[in-house]
Amino acid sequence: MAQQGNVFNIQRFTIHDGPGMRTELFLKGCPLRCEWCSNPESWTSSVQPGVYKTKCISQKKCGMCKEECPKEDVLQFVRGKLTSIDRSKCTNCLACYQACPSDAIKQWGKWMSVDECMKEIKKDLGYYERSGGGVTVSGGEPLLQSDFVAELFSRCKDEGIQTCLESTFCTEWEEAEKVLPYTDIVISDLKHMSSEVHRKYTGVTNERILDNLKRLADGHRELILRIPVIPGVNDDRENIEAAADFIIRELKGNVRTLQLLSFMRLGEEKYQSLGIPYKMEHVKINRKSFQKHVEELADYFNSRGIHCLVGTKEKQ
Ligand SMILES: C[S@@+](CC[C@H](N)C(=O)[O-])C[C@H]1O[C@@H](n2cnc3c(N)ncnc32)[C@H](O)[C@@H]1O
Ligand code: SF4
Ligand code: SF4
Ligand code: SF4
Repeated sequence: MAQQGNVFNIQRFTIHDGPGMRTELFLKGCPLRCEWCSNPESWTSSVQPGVYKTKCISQKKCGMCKEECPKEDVLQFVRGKLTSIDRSKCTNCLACYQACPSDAIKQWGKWMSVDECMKEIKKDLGYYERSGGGVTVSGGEPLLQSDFVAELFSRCKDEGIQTCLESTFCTEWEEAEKVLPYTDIVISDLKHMSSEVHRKYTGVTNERILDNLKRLADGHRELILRIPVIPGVNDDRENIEAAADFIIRELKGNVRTLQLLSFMRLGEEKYQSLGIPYKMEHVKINRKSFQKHVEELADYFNSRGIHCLVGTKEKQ
């Protein structure tokens, strides 16, 4: 069946999520709510509007969004500018987005057919061949749209394009099983080894994720594993040792590389556009000393025999 996927971003020429030069599709919907998440527009599975108040011309001079909105008192104005949307009443119909003559309302997510995605992907065939790259599907959680990803990846394989899945694996194993036969490279995270702390900071416990990672390893599936290093959340010695133990004992040599991603303060504008509070507001770090700390964590993993990098690229 021709599948459609809800895609919130397509980035060409990316170099971080898999080898070589890649086209990366980001899919909407995520079962987690990580406090540090840089992509809050991925969270809900529906297409939705985002508000960029500085771009609003003014309700007095324009007011097109309010005219077209089928609901009462959903669009909220302060001093004549659209500042927010009452999400409890909004139906995500996007009539406001279509009516807005400025960029004050953005559309997060777009339903796209596999054919439409393939058209984008095939623009860069030459780059994939020359750089050893291909396609990466990320999110959000792409396995929430597993039928779409399976069809997309199967089409990529028909064209000889390398495929990479970046997933939380916080889904039923059956969803992964649909996509894995067409997947060349798998990237996933260890966000926290304590289930309780994992739930505190991401909204979900970690058992299903760890079970699915073990299943991948049991099937001799090579993994690129990541830890987003978040200050005060998962960068303590106890968690880092527990992560190393899990990799050595449970993933048994199937981790090609462990990548430590230093916390980045990203996406605050997107949180604002969605009316979601940004919980990392209070986190202030000294970039230089934090980088040194992350390098020390990488040294520890390497000392345990785990090939570990700070960032996503091998030193040349
Ligand atoms: C955008 S996520 C997409 C994949 C998936 N949603 C996940 O989180 O595993 C890509 C990578 O960025 C990391 N990440 C997200 N927010 C981050 C932040 N503020 N600083 C550093 N890494 C972050 C994630 O942990 C993940 O490894
Ligand atoms: S998406 Fe629809 S319901 Fe929501 S604010 Fe816009 S026009 Fe109104
Ligand atoms: S349609 Fe756009 S520019 Fe016009 S009032 Fe609404 S948000 Fe502002
Ligand atoms: S799993 Fe990824 S996309 Fe989902 S909330 Fe966490 S960082 Fe954001």
